[in-house]
Amino acid sequence: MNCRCADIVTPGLLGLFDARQRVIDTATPMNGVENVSLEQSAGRVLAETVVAPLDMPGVDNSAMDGYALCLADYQATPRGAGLPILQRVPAGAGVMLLAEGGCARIFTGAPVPIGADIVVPQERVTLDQRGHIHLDDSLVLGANIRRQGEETRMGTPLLAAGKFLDAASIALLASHGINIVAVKRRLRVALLSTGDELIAPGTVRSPGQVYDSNSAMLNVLLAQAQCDVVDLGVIADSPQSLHQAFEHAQSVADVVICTGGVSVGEEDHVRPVIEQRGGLYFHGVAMKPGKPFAFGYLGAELSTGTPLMALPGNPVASLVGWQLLALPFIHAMQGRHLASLQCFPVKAGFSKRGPKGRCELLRVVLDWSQGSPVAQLAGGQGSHMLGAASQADGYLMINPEIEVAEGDAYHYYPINQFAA
Ligand SMILES: Nc1nc2c(c(=O)[nH]1)N[C@H]1C(S)=C(S)[C@@H](COP(=O)(O)OP(=O)(O)OC[C@H]3O[C@@H](n4cnc5c(N)ncnc54)[C@H](O)[C@@H]3O)O[C@H]1N2
Ligand code: MOO
Repeated sequence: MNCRCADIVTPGLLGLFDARQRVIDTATPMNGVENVSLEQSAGRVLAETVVAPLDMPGVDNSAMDGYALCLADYQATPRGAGLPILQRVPAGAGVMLLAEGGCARIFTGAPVPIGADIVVPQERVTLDQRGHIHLDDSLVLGANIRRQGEETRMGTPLLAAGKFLDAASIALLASHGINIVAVKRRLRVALLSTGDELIAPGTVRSPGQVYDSNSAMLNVLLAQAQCDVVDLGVIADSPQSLHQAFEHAQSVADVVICTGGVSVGEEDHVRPVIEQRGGLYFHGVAMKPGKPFAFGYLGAELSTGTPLMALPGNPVASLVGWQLLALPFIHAMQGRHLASLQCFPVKAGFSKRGPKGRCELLRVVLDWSQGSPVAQLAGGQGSHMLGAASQADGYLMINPEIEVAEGDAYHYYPINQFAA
């Protein structure tokens, strides 16, 4: 399914998918490689392609608990005589030769004796009083033997550079005996919240003050994205404070992320200060929430500058801007393979007036009680309302100027795709 919503042309705003592509195209994967132990590699990005040091499986081995034999030997036995069990091969045993005129008791994972060409599961074997095995007729040569190298041949690529190391990839490396991997160094991200109204959670609030939730949220999101965070705290709404903060941020980090003050009011100084200290690639995206997203750089030149992403202050706008625009940029800087956006059609369980001039990402929960999913609003949809964002399973993407009609299907984006 094509997950793009219409990249409508709204004066002054970039289409969401156009903006997403631009941030990805602008990212320069950072240099710097470190060797880490397998235990420390979770969540890191492979710096180099890993080539298989071994055949996998390493030897022909049994997929079942049963009996290994040469089928022709069995078929050559006089009717009713069966085959004697002359060997026992547990997992961990060395590779042996199949004893002539007999079969081997074998267990899952154990090397198949040379000369055996089938493993018959024990459920399909009968033993006579002499301890000889008897088989039924439906035998397929090669059955239940996992062949050496059938999954991977030594010297072929195992995991490509850019692979995000999750549990299965780490297990794959471990299965090849690898315990040290070359990974990209961690990205350092400076984080700052702007706003005179902001105070830290845990302190007493006066009327008009707002607890800084964006910082709490982005610290978590950046940690999940395996970034080292330099948290520069809350910066006052003044050009001087922003100049100082950006200068500091630029000197300590690979990327700068700030929230708030990026809209158009005279208290919103982020955009002009970015322009004075570097430049802007774009400002304003046709998405709701998240419209005043700005992307630029700090420094004299575009090529050597420090990228900066300014997320809107409204908490849900910040979250959505992170998920759809900042995260793919971070992944691209980390040299990580970029996953395409995942979406599928889901029916709306509600009607709602559509957005004007922007794609809207409604925070929804999926109701599976009727067998197929139906999206219901997760709560209030204001971009200041974190409650619905905290409950939502995903976003229902509504194209501009569309009236959402109950029972019609829309693109649904599961939120868990933005987890790391
Ligand atoms: N005349 C216009 N006004 C606004 C427009 C517009 O196009 N024209 N856009 C609106 C949209 S859409 C958004 S989103 C907001 C974003 O504005 P800013 O990025 O400048 O954010 P602030 O004004 O600083 O704050 C907005 C809102 O969010 C609260 N906030 C800010 N930082 C935090 C934080 N770290 N933690 C929690 N809450 C935060 C702040 O107190 C405000 O309530 O602009 C609209 N205005
Ligand atoms: O983009 Mo804003 O987030 O609609 O309030």
